[in-house]
Amino acid sequence: MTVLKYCGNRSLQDVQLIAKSKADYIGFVFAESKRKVEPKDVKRWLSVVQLETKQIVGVFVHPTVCSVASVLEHVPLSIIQCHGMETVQTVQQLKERFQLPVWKVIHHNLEAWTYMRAWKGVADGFVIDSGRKGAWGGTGISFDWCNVPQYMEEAYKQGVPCFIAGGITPDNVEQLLAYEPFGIDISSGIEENDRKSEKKINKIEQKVKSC
Ligand SMILES: O=C(O)c1ccccc1N[C@@H]1O[C@H](COP(=O)(O)O)[C@@H](O)[C@H]1O
Repeated sequence: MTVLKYCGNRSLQDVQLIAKSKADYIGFVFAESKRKVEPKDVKRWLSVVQLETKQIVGVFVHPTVCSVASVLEHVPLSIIQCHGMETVQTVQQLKERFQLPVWKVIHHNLEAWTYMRAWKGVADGFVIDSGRKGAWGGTGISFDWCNVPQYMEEAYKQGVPCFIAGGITPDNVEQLLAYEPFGIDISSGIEENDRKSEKKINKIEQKVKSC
């Protein structure tokens, strides 16, 4: 069954909704974005919400050891997601320092799946997102999903999970599911007026969790 990550949560209400959803992962953005959150706020929300088995993903763009450490002081991340142009060396440093899995985001282009090979043995997972000039993620833009099987195959060879992100909505998720992604990662597609929407989440889950 396809694994689900809901990202870009930015209020207690968002966190409460995701807690009762079927998501496997809950994501918080600690990079410049309208969805950027403060670690202290996340700590406060998590102190009153039970996430049960959901794992917490911290999204960073070009993180340093210091920037990740300042988040970990407050938030018990399970996974670090690197959504920028991080080097293999930086990711290795983060893994050594924090002993946490690191997922590397690859922005889709026709050669991107070959670039995944450079991360073999380093990335503990991949997120393939569509790139857009001026924004690292959360763009609401999808890429041509006929490329999904190539990404899945390379991640499978490396023995790591691979999520598809970018512009996934309740209306198009079925088209993506036809390409059998391991996981999907959604931020803007489950929002209405800048808040996570229960209606949209339910629609997504009717389709994703029935496959
Ligand atoms: O969600 C954001 O605002 C964001 C900002 C900076 C880096 C990553 C961000 N989120 C990631 O973007 C994709 C999903 O985007 P969308 O569904 O198209 O809105 C996902 O990987 C999020 O983790």
